[in-house]
Amino acid sequence: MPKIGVLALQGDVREHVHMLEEAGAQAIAVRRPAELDAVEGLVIPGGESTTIWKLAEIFDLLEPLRMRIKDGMPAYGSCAGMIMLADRIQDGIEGQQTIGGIDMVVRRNAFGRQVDSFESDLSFAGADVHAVFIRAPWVESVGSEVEVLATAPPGDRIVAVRQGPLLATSFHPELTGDTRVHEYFVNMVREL
Ligand SMILES: NC(=O)CC[C@H](N)C(=O)O
Repeated sequence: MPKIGVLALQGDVREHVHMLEEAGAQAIAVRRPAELDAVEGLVIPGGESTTIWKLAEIFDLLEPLRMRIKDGMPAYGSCAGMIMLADRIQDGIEGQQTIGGIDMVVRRNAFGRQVDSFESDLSFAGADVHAVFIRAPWVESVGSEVEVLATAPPGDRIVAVRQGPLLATSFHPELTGDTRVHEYFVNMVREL
């Protein structure tokens, strides 16, 4: 059973732990570098990317996270987690840093304010899924190594991408009871 961490600094950690277990993984909350060392893959949950970034610095996790990603650890970022995996961001707060890894530009809060949160049916890597967006980012542009896995209205915005062992979605599959996105990620970890 693959051992997969959920970065547990802030955000909907418990929901991801539950979905990973449903998808056939052993799930572990990661708050310290030693816990990060012990996992084969990592989920970065939704929440608030500015807070996750600041807490990652305070907990001395930002550099270890960058090193693991550079070494090829599979990671899946949802919403704020997508922002954390982006090499470049737009509409971040001053000085906001990411872990990086995916060659893309992600625009924070792109779909609008909290009241503009919405749900949409879309196709994710060939599967029909119901996607929940909460103050979600979208992907403005991707590099040539990045595969687009899903787009959403308005305007067919890019909302799911994969670059090698890294996966990111603007939406929150952990809130739907549909485990297929987590299964997709668990399979990515198994393949490595
Ligand atoms: N649901 C979410 O993760 C929202 C992301 C949040 N708007 C951010 O910038 O981090």
